[in-house]
Amino acid sequence: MGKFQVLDHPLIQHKLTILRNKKTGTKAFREIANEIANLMAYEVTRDMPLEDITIETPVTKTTAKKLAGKKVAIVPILRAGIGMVDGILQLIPAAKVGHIGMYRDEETLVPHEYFVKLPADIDQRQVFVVDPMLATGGSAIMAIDALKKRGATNIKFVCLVSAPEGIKALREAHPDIDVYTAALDEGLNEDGYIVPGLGDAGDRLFGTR
Ligand SMILES: O=P(O)(O)OC[C@H]1O[C@H](OP(=O)(O)OP(=O)(O)O)[C@H](O)[C@@H]1O
Ligand SMILES: O=c1cc[nH]c(=O)[nH]1
Ligand SMILES: [Mg+2]
Repeated sequence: MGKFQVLDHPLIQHKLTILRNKKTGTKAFREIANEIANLMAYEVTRDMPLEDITIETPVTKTTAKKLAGKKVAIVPILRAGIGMVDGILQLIPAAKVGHIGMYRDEETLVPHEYFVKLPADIDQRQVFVVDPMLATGGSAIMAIDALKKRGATNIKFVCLVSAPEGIKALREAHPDIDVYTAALDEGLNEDGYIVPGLGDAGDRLFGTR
């Protein structure tokens, strides 16, 4: 079974409160979503492999650690996932970025895939799937299905706010992947929104409502 971790560092909790506040406008929402993603990236990359290299400091020759060059792909679920990409790229600037387009039918809550464009060697990369919201889990499950169908084997899912229903569904559908969230909320309302949540992440990021 993959890991499940709530990354509730005080800085993350503080910034998430700003995102949740309905008075926070588009500019601040965008900046802070990326700041939280940046802080989460620090933790979700904790098990990246290292190797020894020999270097010379100004004082002596020594053995030191270097990232083992494992290739990374960041895969946002469109649209809202885009709001986390830059924050992660700040820490892993050489990562490739794939995109999976997914929208949730507002009546049925069933996700629909409309776009998939991934790095050609996705099967050899450590993949971080990012989406601010995990509600019913349908979108994340379908995005990970799409990745596995194309050969990805090493996948972690990273979100800002999740509902228990979505966590359960995702872990049942894909027990092999690690799941990281900044907050585990109470549940879903009758419209499928996370409670207390932060509203529609895509609309708040892009100012479309
Ligand atoms: O867990 P689920 O029940 O599937 O819901 C979560 C999905 O809903 C939102 O996307 P949305 O469909 O609103 O698309 P958008 O990002 O284009 O706004 C969100 O960004 C997730 O992708
Ligand atoms: O609360 C929710 C649920 C799904 N998608 C969102 O953007 N917000
Ligand atoms: Mg949306």
